[in-house]
Amino acid sequence: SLDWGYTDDNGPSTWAEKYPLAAGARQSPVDIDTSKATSDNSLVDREIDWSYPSNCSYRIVNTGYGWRVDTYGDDTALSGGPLSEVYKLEQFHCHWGATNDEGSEHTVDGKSYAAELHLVHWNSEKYSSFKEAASQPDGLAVLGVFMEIGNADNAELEKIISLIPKIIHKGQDSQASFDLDFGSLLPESKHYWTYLGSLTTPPCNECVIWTVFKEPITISERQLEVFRSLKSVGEEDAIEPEEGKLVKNYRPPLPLGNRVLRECGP
Ligand SMILES: NS(=O)(=O)c1ccc(C(=O)O)c(S(=O)(=O)NCCc2ccccc2)c1
Ligand SMILES: [Zn+2]
Repeated sequence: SLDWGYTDDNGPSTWAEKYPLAAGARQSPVDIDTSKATSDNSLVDREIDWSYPSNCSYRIVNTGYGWRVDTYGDDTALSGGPLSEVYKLEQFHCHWGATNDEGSEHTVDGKSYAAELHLVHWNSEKYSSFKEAASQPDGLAVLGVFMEIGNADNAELEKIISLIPKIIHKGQDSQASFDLDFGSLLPESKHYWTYLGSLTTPPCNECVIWTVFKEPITISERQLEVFRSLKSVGEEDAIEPEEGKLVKNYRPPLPLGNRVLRECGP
């Protein structure tokens, strides 16, 4: 079985036993209390800027706690906003809940969204590897995009979702080269909140500069159901068909404490 996960016996409230960083003062996610957000002039003229390839080869893998697309981010770049260096895209993944009224990791004035997309980047200007960057306070930059239920399928996400039936069990992966328009996985508005936080999964390193967009993108109920069909156990684990389904994989918010929450955008 997994040494950590999202069930009652291995979920977020138990993580600190094996992963002491999870009990730190710079943890993620947090509730975004919009009344605490300061609109900081140092951000206003530094728009978040990204460039992602339109066609690239990807690997989607079932990590046991969700799906993850590894991007081999050679010609990717994220800069501006709260970032002082250029970061490269390493991977992206998603968090969701068992029902549509929960699932995001960050919340806004206590409101949860149905899911949250994370694009994980690392500071390749300052550090020589993702692993090294993940041990530094400014090592990673994660973009968080809220997802709400809409009537239509999300066409870009559909390219990923169509591969999920091939990775139902933990450890399975699928190589695919598809042209993914990352731009459409991000909202139109660049309005965002930013704060210093951590990985939201063990080992919960406090190495992330978080940027959470205010405007959600949409995903259909059917597409979200496909996420929930993933299993947290391997093919060899003989369990009942309904058992081991990854119906939720989000960490609830941790206290912001005395961290600054900055807001930027129109
Ligand atoms: N929600 S989050 O953005 O914080 C996040 C979630 C999952 C993962 C992951 O390991 O797949 C990651 S990761 O790709 O950054 N890996 C973190 C664990 C790790 C640290 C150092 C080296 C390898 C893996 C991040
Ligand atoms: Zn995540």
